[in-house]
Amino acid sequence: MKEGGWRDRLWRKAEGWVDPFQDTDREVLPADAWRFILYFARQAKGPFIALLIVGGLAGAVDAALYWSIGWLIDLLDRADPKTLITEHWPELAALLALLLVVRTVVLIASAVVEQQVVVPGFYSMVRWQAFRRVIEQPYTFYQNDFAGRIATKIMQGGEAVGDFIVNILQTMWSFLTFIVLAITILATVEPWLGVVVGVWFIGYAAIVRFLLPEMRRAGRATADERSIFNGRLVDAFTNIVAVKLFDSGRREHAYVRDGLERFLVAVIRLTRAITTVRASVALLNGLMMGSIAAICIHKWTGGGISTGAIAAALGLVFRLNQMSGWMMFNINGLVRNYATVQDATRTISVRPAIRDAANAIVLPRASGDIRFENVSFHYGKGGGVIENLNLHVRPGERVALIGPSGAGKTTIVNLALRLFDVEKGRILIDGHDVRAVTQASLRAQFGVVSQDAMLMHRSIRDNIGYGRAGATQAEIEDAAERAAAHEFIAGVSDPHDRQGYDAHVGERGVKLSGGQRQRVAIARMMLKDAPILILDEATSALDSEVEAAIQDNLYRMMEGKTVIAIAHRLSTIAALDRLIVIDEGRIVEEGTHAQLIARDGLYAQLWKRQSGGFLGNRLAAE
Ligand SMILES: Nc1ncnc2c1ncn2[C@@H]1O[C@H](COP(=O)(O)OP(=O)(O)OP(=O)(O)O)[C@@H](O)[C@H]1O
Repeated sequence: MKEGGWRDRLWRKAEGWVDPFQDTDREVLPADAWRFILYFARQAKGPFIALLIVGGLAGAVDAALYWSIGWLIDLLDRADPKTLITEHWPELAALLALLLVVRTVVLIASAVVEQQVVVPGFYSMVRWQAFRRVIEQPYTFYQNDFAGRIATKIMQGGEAVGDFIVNILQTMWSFLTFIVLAITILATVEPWLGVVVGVWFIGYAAIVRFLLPEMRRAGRATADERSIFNGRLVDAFTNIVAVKLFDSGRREHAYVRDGLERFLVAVIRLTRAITTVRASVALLNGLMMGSIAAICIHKWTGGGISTGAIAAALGLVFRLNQMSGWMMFNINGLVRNYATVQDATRTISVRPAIRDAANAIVLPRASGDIRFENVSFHYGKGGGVIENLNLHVRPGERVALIGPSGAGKTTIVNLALRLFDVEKGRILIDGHDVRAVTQASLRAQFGVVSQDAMLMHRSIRDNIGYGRAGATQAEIEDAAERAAAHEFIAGVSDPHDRQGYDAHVGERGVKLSGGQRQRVAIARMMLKDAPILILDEATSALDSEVEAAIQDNLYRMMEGKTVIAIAHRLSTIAALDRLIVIDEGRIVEEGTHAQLIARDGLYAQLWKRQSGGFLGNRLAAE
């Protein structure tokens, strides 16, 4: 198709009806599923009103077609073939127009609104608005959930809202219109026919009311078991090395088999429920069609009904029979979509526990003064982790946090970054409470290399460039060189034959070695050039030679900056201005390396236990 041609313009017109990237300034999306659906429906009123009109028309056209079959048969029965056209051409032309024009236009309009407007634009609009809220959620939100599950909620949520509305406005609405018209037409032909369809409708509603819920419940149980089973498969495949190394007895088979057996029980319950519903609908429809046929024939023998009316009546009920089968699954789909939306809102429509204060200021580039005042934090538990911590790191000071595993070192820096909010006390950066400044401007002050290198499954260039928006290739390469990464990057390639800086690093950087990951993370931090540096085991995976190569650049980079370094390998931090020894969330010792050695406390013990690297030996000798 020619770009810019009339057909292309028509497609674009429909596809542009809903802007996928429109948004409102509502901070938290509605938590109630109905309100959530209505909230989005209101943002696309035009297409949904069109769908409502088209849906009603579709049902009416359907009923009119069956009615016209009856009319046509009666006409042909009565008319003289020689004069049929001349005498009845207006009615015949109208029938032709109904078949050719009205029906076609209605069906095309319905397809266009559903496929060209709702599926691309509307689904995406819901997903986009959901994503923009969810990404604002604090770190804890992500720690308490699975990344894949959150992503699924956003994907499914968008689809379920769209499908729910389309289902009601188009399918259900046209079905209802058809039934009402069918009952009206049949009742005018013969009241008993209307009564039979009326009774059938009550029976159908009873199946929906009494048998469908079990199908729903069984469907939900199946979905739960399916995701448990799926989770077991994913767990095994994600940890394939552990499985290969430890599972010589094929315990994994038993674990997966158990999941599959539970899934099977749920599936059988669901399929029984489905078969029961199908059987009931089949029986009900059989009774209805049989009764209609019997009444028609009975009336015909008495001369009370024309052949055409019988054809119309049978046509209508056969169509009803056909519709009602899949309508049952449609109703089920409707309930399922509603439940999916409900489920998605539990993830999407949550007020973030950490938000910018209404009057939050934008922190300008900090001098790097960090002050913890009586800070306590226990990850929401009764006690432990950080207890009444007081700590002042001056601008340009380079401090190290040292202490046993689990002492709370990472927690301390995460609190300064406001990844968590303190439970008591406060943390000040350049005199500003971290809760009084915007999160973005707060975190802009920090260059962080954390224990987990946090690489994304993108190119190495993108990963380093993540440090500063708009960084040039030369700046990226310079940062990589300073992080002693440039050389190894040149040799990296990925399965799609992308080389060097273009190579993708695998999920969370799995295709790089631990030390390579760290160097990319250090390059990213160097590029960011923030006034406060956090180095949490930043060089723990590097061999001494590479570490020494980077160390000089790191020290150069630290000049004029505030640094908080965490390392178990004491040789890497012994030369810093102040060493702070943390144990059970409290400061137990602080001072320079020499002071702490002289003090002969916890630090001196730790130091003695470690052989000491080149830096440590040099310092110890001083
Ligand atoms: N998200 C969390 N929820 C609950 N408890 C946590 C969480 N993260 C850490 N903890 C607990 O807080 C304590 C301090 O952890 P933290 O990671 O700060 O220690 P650390 O001194 O950095 O340890 P390491 O040297 O091993 O990295 C530990 O007991 C840990 O189990």
